Amino acid sequence: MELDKKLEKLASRLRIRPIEWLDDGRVRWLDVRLIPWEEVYRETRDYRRLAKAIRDMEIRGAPAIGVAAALGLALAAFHSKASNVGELLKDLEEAANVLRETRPTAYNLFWAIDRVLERARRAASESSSVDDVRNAVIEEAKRIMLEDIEANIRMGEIGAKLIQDGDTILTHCNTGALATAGYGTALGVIRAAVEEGKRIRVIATETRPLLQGARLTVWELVKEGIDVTLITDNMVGYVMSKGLVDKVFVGADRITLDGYVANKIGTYTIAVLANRHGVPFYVVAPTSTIDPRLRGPSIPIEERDPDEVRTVVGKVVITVPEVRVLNPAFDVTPPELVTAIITERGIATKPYEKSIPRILGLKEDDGEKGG
Ligand SMILES: CSC[C@H]1O[C@H](OP(=O)(O)O)[C@H](O)[C@@H]1O
Repeated sequence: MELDKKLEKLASRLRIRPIEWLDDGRVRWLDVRLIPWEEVYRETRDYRRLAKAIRDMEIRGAPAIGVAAALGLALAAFHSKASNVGELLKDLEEAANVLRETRPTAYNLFWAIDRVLERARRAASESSSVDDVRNAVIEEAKRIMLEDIEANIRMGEIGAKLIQDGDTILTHCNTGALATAGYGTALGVIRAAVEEGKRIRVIATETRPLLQGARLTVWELVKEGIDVTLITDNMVGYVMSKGLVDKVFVGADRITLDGYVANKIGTYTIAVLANRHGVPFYVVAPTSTIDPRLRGPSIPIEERDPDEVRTVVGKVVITVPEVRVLNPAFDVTPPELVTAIITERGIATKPYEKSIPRILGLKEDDGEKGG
């Protein structure tokens, strides 16, 4: 099958497949909560278990959770006992509602669910066969996975041109193979620059509270022999004041039509410091991260379990239970602090309210007024 052959060919370029569809109706994923201590793969036939994996961040990273949501709908279709197309569509809507409830910020999740449901409805309008609709859903979910890998590789090619030989790049959180269907967004740009022979150094922030930088980015870069220095999140100002950072490359969870960028908590701080020190600040994200209905800073920000802040790698550090804790998983960087946004369809630059709709192929007044 064409799609499977393309997936196989692309997968050969990846050092790791963090999530996979198995043709007997299973999804297999790497539980990244256990990296770097263990590499444990899990699998399920039940979309509810996959929803739990997204909510508990066994699978995390905006593109990865979009792919996981699509594969969750593929599981619902594969295992549905529907006797007609109407029942199958109902089963898919029920699964979509469960998957939508997992995490509120990454737009990729909602984009992927809407795209698979749209394909199911189109298939249902063309055929009354349950198997035809079932197969269309599975194929669309696999295509979303394939396209994510292709987009990562394309963003790498485009973004690597912004990196000079000898640069030191600061990056935040994890935006590599462990945050996507494989290869990475910001880390994909770094990979591509290294593959082109550029000698670069990376400064990775640890990224509290869940340490995606220390645990995942360092693990990925060390595996590939890419020079990486780990710093704590509160050292960003220091390294920039010492002139140790040439450029910043980060990922995104949701980008609005006018260039507001939701990303891992701490990104806004890095953007302000980069602006203060004249360091270019680049965002790398596939167009599946762009919310075409939203303008302005009012992006839904996930508030996670306070225990993630009260503990460090499971060790309680706040023993007084009545201490209040804030745990926003993301913050929003305004467009004026973003040097450029690298997507698989090209680079968006200011004014974003013009360049982003152009990248999406929209007319400039297509988006709904955001908050
Ligand atoms: C290419 S990953 C994009 C984005 O997702 C991560 O969030 P989380 O680890 O909470 O899923 C982080 O914000 C990355 O920059």
